[in-house]
Amino acid sequence: MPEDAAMTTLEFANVSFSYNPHGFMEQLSFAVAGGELVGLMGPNGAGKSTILKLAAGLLSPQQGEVLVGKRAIRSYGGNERAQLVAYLPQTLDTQVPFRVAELVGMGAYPRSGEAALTVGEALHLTGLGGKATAFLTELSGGEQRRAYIAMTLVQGARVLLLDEPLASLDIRYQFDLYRLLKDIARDKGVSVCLSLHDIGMGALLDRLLLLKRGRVVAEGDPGSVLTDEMVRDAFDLDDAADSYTAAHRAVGLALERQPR
Ligand SMILES: Nc1ncnc2c1ncn2[C@@H]1O[C@H](COP(=O)(O)OP(=O)(O)OP(=O)(O)O)[C@@H](O)[C@H]1O
Repeated sequence: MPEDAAMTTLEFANVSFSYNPHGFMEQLSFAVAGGELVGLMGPNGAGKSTILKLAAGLLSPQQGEVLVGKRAIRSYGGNERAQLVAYLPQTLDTQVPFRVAELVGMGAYPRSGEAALTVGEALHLTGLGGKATAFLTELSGGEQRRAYIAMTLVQGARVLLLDEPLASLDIRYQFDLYRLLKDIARDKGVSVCLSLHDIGMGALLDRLLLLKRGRVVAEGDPGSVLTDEMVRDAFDLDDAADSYTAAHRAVGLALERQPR
């Protein structure tokens, strides 16, 4: 674990947040330690992106505090915050007039010390080595997402917040990304918090928060969260969906057992 392990802890302390007077998120508390891969799951509109935006300091809680390294995320200056926290939004700007390597290199702007990854390494790890000089607009949707993931990795932040990073990636790159994030968490002690819909991938993570209408309805290791009953309840499904849930869970577990 690196010396600055404390800087990698993301903590929500009794966070309440609402977009309007009707209330949404009440007294949410959880933490992501350095080295951990924590997934946010739940139906559309459950609050996954909202949590990630609060964690990134893009939204401010009405009550409670979001802490990184034991300090309120809002108390850090812009550059300092960018060195601590990297955020990949769900919707990406894919119409920017940059070549892939230029975009990925922009991730390094806020960095002070040595990089977690160089641009070349990040391109290689995301399978974009051959696309470095292509324009972003010339890439497929999955490749564009991988380019943004590479940019996020180059930032070298202590906390990675990734909003549906697996969306539009084919199964090979989904699994590659999972292994890459796992390695970064383990080797560099980075905290990773990501939202996702894939039950198979969720089954691979260290811990899950299952959300529904702004509330955490289950939290813990994937085996205890992704039960037929929990999934049915969170997504308002009937038991006809159990075999679908079980099949996806099994895919995740089978992937985990694959030799590297
Ligand atoms: N800027 C906004 N203003 C008002 N309401 C918003 C805003 N952004 C999100 N919401 C509402 O907050 C709730 C949570 O949205 P959020 O984007 O966090 O959900 P999510 O779990 O990430 O969903 P999805 O799986 O569809 O990405 C939804 O009901 C949404 O309509």
